[in-house]
Amino acid sequence: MMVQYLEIKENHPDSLLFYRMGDFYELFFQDAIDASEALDITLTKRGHHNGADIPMCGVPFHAADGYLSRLIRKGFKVAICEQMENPAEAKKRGPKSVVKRGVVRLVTPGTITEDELLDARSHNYLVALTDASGEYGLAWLDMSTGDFYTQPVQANETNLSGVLLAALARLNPGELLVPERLFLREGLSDIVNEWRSIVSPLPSSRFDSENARRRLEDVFSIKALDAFGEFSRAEIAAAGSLLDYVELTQKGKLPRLFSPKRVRTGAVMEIDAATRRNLELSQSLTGGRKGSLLATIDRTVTGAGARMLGSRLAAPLTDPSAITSRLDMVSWFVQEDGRRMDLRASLRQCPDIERGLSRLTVGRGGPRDLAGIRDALREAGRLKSLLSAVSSDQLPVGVINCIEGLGDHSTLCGVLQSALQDDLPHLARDGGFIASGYASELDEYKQLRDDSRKLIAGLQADYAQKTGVSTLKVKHNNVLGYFIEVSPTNASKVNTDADSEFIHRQTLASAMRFTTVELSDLEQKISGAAGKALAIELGLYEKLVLEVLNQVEGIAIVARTLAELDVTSALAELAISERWNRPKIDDSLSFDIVGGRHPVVEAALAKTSEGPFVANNCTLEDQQRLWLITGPNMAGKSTFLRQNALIAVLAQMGSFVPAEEAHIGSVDRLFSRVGAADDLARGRSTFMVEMVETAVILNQSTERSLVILDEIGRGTATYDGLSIAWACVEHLHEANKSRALFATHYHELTSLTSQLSSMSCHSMRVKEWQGEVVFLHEVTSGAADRSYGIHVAKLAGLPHSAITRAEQVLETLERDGQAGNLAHLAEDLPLFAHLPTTDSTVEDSDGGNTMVDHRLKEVNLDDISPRQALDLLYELKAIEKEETKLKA
Ligand SMILES: Nc1ncnc2c1ncn2[C@@H]1O[C@H](COP(=O)(O)OP(=O)(O)OP(=O)(O)O)[C@@H](O)[C@H]1O
Repeated sequence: MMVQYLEIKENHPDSLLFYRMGDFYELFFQDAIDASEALDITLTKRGHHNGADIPMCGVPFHAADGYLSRLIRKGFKVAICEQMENPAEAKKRGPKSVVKRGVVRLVTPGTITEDELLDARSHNYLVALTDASGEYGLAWLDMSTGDFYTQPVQANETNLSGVLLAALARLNPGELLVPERLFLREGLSDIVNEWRSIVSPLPSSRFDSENARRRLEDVFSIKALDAFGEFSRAEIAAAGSLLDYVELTQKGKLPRLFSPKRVRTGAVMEIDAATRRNLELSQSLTGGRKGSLLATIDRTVTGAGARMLGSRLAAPLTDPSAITSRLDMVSWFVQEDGRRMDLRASLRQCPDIERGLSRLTVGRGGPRDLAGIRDALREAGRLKSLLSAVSSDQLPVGVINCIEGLGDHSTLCGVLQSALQDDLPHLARDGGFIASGYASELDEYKQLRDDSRKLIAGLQADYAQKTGVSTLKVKHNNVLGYFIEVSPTNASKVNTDADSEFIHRQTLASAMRFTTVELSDLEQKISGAAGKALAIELGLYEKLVLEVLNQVEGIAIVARTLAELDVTSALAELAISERWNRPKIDDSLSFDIVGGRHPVVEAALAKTSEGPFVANNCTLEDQQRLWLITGPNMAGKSTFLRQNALIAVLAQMGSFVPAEEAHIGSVDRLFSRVGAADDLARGRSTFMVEMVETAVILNQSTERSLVILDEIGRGTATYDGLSIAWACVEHLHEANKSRALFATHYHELTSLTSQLSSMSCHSMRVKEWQGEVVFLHEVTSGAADRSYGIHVAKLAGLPHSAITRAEQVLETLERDGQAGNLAHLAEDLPLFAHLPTTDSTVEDSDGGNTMVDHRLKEVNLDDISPRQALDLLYELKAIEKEETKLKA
């Protein structure tokens, strides 16, 4: 057996080999060590190899999915090796023959189809990247849904890595295939590093574009690939490598795939990886979906709808007519309250058939997948009547297309409806899924089986009476089949003389077991009938699957149409519940937002008592293409910047937007430089990350782009930062000419308005009231006079002494001007000069001048709540600690 194992393992060196032995998958050698660690299961040993123990661990076959999903999530690939015959067949070849085994499938992160291993609400893309004739190309497919796309990569030496990283960030691959030769290419090291955990390097021969072309033509049964549009050699090579890899992992079985569609360069709004991350489009900065824009806007009711919404948000369109057509659909559903509600109620009944269909095509489906298709086709029929009831001249084109996409599958639906029972097993091999009345022969066998079971149940009473043992039971197990059981004390009452019908079978400490000829006859009848019934059921199952697969293209289009109806009606639902409005998108260079809001911050505020979100306008055109925004910390600058970027993304994905009005000239690329984080993994400091991101913007943004820049230059010395920020504003204004929002604390920049004709200054309003600063979160024209940074520091809980000191330093700086006197500042204001001397601080003899006393004197105990009193106590304790430190 070990010889067989080692032979198979040699062909799958990169995968853990799940070697089937009876009811277990067993792993040996290093595989066992790795898997036991990853799964936290016991590592044991079995036999010897070259004089050493062989490490071993195992997982039960029926629970393998759970273990598989954990291994895949941890980045392993698994080769599933099954027994290809039963032990009896092997024995026929000789007593020592080993059962034939073979790998039936490779489970890799990008090629899984099981619901248990996949996230229902997001796509799992297998992506290939390669080059040919000096150009790069990408292709990707979702094996579980059949989506298949390619994209040319238009980049030069300098921006290649950025362009590829942006595309990959959009796709968020489950697995990335690259030829070995690219793996080592210098310009691509960023990509390899970023996606290392999911990259599968493959021999370069698997990316041959001519072979790939033939494979594609073959698989899609077309004479020439041109039938699907124009593709570059690199795209063809990438697409072909995907087919090749899927066949390799599925051992020759290819799932149903849509024909490859090309995503034209410029067809989608380009959003680089940093911007995507910073704007928290699909993931929050902490990593999860919660708190992201996607989670906030998702009102879909099906998995397929959620996946389509995610894809649309990741890739907003640029073509105004395509966007308008999506918006027309949303508008229609906004108006049609009743139909929208009916539609969504119906969609809620629709199972995820995209994935079920894919499982059926690769032979991993089951009766529940057939039932899923039955239910979805039934709902599709209902939806079709619902939508067709409206005269077509009142319907937007998108909805008319959907009606067509829903097709007519009533015959197949009827067949599945009459064939399948209500309560279904997971696997066909368990039987029991064909409804009574569907196949008369099957019904007869089932009747026979059930009658015999009833007879057996009757026998128990019979035998109890004959033996006088009222506790006698007829039971069943897999080893003995049916048997009669009595307790040892009653055993003597069961007559086993030669002429008696009872035959002894087994003696246990707790029971004696017997059988009778009658009982074995009945058992044989039952198992014979059950076996025949199962064979018939399996035959019918195959037929039903074939019927489904004969219409696979049409059903796949139904699935996609249902997803589209879900996304569109969900966006309409969102627009109504959140009071969003339809944006106007065209080819102009406008960016005019009236009453814009940040959807995620607004949703978060709604859950607190911190008052409503304050809406703000933003007009980036003509004399004010670039807005310079100053204002205090915490006043809402970052929120304002982000909300405008999000409104552009939402509008171009075809959604209504959180604004009263929005007119946007289609944005080709969205750039942002917000937030700050070290990228220590790549050896970049915070400031370096900031500069790399800024460089991308100044090098690549155009007048069609939208740029948001938050506090450029804050990560370095004041004057360096100011100079960089200054130069960036000028460059954006003069060279890039992009529509831009630039938030800064360098109030000096406001003086640029006199030079830059298309720049205008704006600030966040605050009100000072009884010595406190109130943030109004309102954007108003004109520059801010102060930053109120110290006020925010106080809110954040900096010690009193530090706050007082900061106020003194600020006053001096403001009074004397920053430039000349910095060097003298330390001398003029010695460290902690404002504090009382050590002696008087702690041991004031006239009893009452310590800081604790000062603070206590300020407080009127009758004015504060118990909670405030507790806070005060903590504060006093902290002051006291600080004083003790000073004294020391
Ligand atoms: N328009 C608004 N309406 C209501 N609350 C808002 C609004 N904008 C921002 N806020 C609240 O103010 C907080 C601070 O906002 P934000 O981070 O945008 O300020 P900022 O000016 O960028 O601050 P800093 O300069 O310190 O980075 C937000 O977390 C939010 O709770």
